Amino acid sequence: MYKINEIFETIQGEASFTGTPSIFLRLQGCPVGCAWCDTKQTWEVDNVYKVSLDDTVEKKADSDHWADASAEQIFNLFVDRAYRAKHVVITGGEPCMYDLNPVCELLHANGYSTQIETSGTFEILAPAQTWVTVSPKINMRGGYDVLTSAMQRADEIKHPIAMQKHVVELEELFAKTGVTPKLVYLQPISQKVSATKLAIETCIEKNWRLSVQVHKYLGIN
Ligand SMILES: C[S@@+](CC[C@H](N)C(=O)[O-])C[C@H]1O[C@@H](n2cnc3c(N)ncnc32)[C@H](O)[C@@H]1O
Ligand SMILES: Nc1nc2[nH]cc(C(=O)O)c2c(=O)[nH]1
Ligand code: SF4
Ligand SMILES: [Mg+2]
Repeated sequence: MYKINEIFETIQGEASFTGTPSIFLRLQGCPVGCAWCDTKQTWEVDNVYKVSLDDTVEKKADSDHWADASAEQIFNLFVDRAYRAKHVVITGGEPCMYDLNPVCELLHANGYSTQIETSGTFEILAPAQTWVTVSPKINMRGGYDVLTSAMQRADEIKHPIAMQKHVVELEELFAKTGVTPKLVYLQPISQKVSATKLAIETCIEKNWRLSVQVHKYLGIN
């Protein structure tokens, strides 16, 4: 069973798949504790907030309510709701706290592509075709071994930054793991003007890419 915080259809607002019609599957639970996290409502799994699956899809506002669902229930919900997007983004919370093989395999068998958004602090349990976006949480919870294998598995790296030290940290991580990622995105933290300026300048200098959270500029989910 997966613990679901919300399910909604929108466009992917971050990194390579920006602009792609997507179904978002947001899973409940994350022990990492990033100070600037924009989904703090997903951190705790409190049984008091357990609701039915229908009550947790397409929320009007962020909340820490969640529902249990199997891979089959998730897929059936996509069909029942007549979602048209064929790309599924599994985020959270930290989705890699769960074995994502069953849900991804079922979705692939039914013509969907899948993508995971992960902090790299848990082992990635997902099929080879799944696109993996690693947003490495450096010096946070999770072992260094796990982070290294996540970096190796990553199809893209997406790093939230606000200060020069965040850039230094990322380059140190590349050196330590010996991984030179194919695609590196810098994502300004919380749309701050100074963070955006730093990200633009650094991307030009290093030939990396900029990921602004398009959905936030548009005021959509
Ligand atoms: C909310 S996290 C959920 C998935 C996973 N726990 C992770 O950290 O990758 C999704 C993405 O949003 C990024 N993010 C979270 N809060 C942010 C903020 N305030 N500004 C910019 N990016 C943020 C994360 O680094 C990650 O790339
Ligand atoms: N539109 C949209 N794109 C996103 N890309 C990553 C998101 C996330 O919260 O993980 C996100 C999100 O919440 N909405
Ligand atoms: S790892 Fe992801 S969900 Fe967890 S606190 Fe950090 S940004 Fe938020
Ligand atoms: Mg988000």
